[in-house]
Amino acid sequence: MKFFSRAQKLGFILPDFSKTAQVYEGTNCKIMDGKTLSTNLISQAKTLKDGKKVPCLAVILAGENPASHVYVKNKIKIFKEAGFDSQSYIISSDEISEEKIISLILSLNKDKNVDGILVQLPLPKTINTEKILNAISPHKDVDGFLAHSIGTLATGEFTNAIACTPFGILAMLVSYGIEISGKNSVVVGRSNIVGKPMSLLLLSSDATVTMAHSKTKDLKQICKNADILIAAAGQPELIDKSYIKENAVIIDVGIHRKENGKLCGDVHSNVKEIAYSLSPVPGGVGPMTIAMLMLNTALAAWAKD
Ligand SMILES: Nc1nc2c(c(=O)[nH]1)N[C@@H](CN(C=O)c1ccc(C(=O)N[C@@H](CCC(=O)O)C(=O)O)cc1)CN2
Repeated sequence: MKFFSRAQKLGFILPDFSKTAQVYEGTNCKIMDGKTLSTNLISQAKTLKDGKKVPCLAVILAGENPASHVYVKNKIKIFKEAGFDSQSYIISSDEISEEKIISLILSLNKDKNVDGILVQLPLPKTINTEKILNAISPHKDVDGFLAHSIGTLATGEFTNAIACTPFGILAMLVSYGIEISGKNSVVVGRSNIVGKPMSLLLLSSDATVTMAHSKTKDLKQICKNADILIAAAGQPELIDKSYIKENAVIIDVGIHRKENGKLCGDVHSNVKEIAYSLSPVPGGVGPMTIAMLMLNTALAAWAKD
């Protein structure tokens, strides 16, 4: 578990949920419950922080994207629950400029009380995201999106933050006792936030990794070969049971609001009929993303190696 060793040194442990997993009603498909695992990690943080510096996250939210406002509010709430500090910098659309965001980041880089800096994505289209992200000091990159952080993930050094969603997915696979080594894994989606770091993490866990994307030919056939399928395509319910192999492990990363107001992912609920396990939406990857942000902020504050 190289990917978790820095956290382990601080005293975090990944609980073993392999024997206690519930199944979806009327099926044999195990529920990979990200909500419960994230709550467990948050309460570990609460205990581990005793006698240490209170970790502090600075969040920059630029623009009016309603979902981003909800996610930032949730992050601040969870940090409060863990007894961590946070500061938020909300910039409205009419005040946004690259210069303004970069100058804020440069002052936060120098602020000794701030351990982690996060720029909520997506940024408005007028802003160069890479330019903004790469202004963050690598020591304060708690999202793991910097070119430097991705580079250390690619070389298998694990010295910097690992992108929160892939980090949370790997933690969930390990906690639920899913063997990764030697398994065929397929990652659908090649974003910098999920697809690319996810494939690097699976590779360093000795999986055989295939990356599929919008130009991939015969996606169904490729997905059918997956023992572990990570669906981060951004298309509601794209992956139904005709795309998966019997007893496959399915991780749904998508999040979409249906016309009836309900949330759904990239995976259709009928996969439960044949899958070994499924991480649901909501209650799977989403809560794990915030738990791993908290863990990365604890690492930035406490593991100065
Ligand atoms: N700077 C970042 N920006 C973005 C990230 C990120 O990791 N860092 N990821 C996503 C959004 N995101 C966190 O920022 C995020 C998305 C969803 C959830 C979540 O808990 N979802 C719930 C459902 C919530 C709802 O009711 O709408 C769930 O899946 O159960 C957490 C975090 C893009 N931007």
